[in-house]
Amino acid sequence: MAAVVRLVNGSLGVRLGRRSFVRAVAASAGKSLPEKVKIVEVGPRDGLQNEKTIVPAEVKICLIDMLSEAGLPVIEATSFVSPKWVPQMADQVEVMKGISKKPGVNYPVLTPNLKGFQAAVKAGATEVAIFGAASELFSKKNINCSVEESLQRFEEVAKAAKEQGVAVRGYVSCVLGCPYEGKVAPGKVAQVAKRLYAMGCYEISLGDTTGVGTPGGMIEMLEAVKHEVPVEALAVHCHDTYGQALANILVALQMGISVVDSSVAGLGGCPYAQGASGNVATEDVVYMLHGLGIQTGVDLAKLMDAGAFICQSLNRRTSSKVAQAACKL
Ligand SMILES: CC(C)(COP(=O)([O-])OP(=O)([O-])OC[C@H]1O[C@@H](n2cnc3c(N)ncnc32)[C@H](O)[C@@H]1OP(=O)([O-])[O-])[C@@H](O)C(=O)NCCC(=O)NCCSC(=O)C[C@@](C)(O)CC(=O)[O-]
Repeated sequence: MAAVVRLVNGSLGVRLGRRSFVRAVAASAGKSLPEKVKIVEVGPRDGLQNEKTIVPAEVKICLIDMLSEAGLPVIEATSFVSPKWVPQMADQVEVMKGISKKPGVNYPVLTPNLKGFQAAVKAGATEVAIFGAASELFSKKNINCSVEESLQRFEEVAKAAKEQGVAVRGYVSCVLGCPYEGKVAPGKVAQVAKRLYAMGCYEISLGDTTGVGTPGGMIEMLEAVKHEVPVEALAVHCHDTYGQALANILVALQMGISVVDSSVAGLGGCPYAQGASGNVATEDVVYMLHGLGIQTGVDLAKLMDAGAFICQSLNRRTSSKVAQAACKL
């Protein structure tokens, strides 16, 4: 039903529906928002890699299947990293073989080197993620090599992936700060992102690994990265340690980003970033996006069931504010 409405700049507009109305008002204030956002669910990997007790493979498989049923288009399933470094991901082959792959859903996995890539492909992966950092010390702690050495390893993975028709996503960690080095220069983030894009990553996810970033820092960093990589190929990956994640995501959307990583129930953290809390909760991101009239394809009720399932399995409270509020209603 169309209706004439007054926009915040005083002009009149035609309302075609609530979704377009909300986005039109935002645009009239100079803050355009995307019509659709792709959510990359990282809970089964980023979330569970940091658990103290080993989560059984069947629980991970059930979680991933519930997430695909909830409409998530991309679910990062596991990592092909050293089991000595991250024991929680040692069941990666069992997980990959156990999930019911839903047509149209991507199930990327983390691969730090060729060894991980080959094992991932053998287990049926059709998309991998290589993960670099904008901080030397974090790179050393996380993958035991310098940033430059990591990029050389990633070149090998990207080349093999191209030959075998496997899609590659890239990560840059510590884009808004490092637990070991503190402030990270936006220019350094832009240079690492540029290298990952040049080697063939179709998308670069910019990780605020410890959740220290603020919207001001996000704007400054994205301005620098957008000069080197097209905004359509960028994603944001926000942890919520300082409660800034939704605000950071909102400014990123206003700057043209339309891919957001998040973790069901706000699970997670990086084992090599002490003190960092989980990713922003997928439930909270979906609630905010739907409130802005932005489509995600995600069924919030089913997503909350998946969150309740994993929290019950881990015997912990959800970190999602939306799920907490819904339980009280
Ligand atoms: C990268 C390595 C392997 C280097 O580790 P290394 O010790 O330097 O590797 P190496 O080449 O010397 O090999 C040592 C051993 O590991 C084995 N190995 C070597 N490669 C593999 C592999 N792919 N899979 C399985 N095993 C492997 C290799 O075979 C050997 O076995 P051994 O002879 O001792 O029995 C190690 O540092 C590692 O596995 N690190 C894992 C780091 C990790 O998973 N971190 C968490 C994910 S990153 C993250 O959470 C951030 C992100 C992405 O979410 C974004 C954000 O929030 O910022």
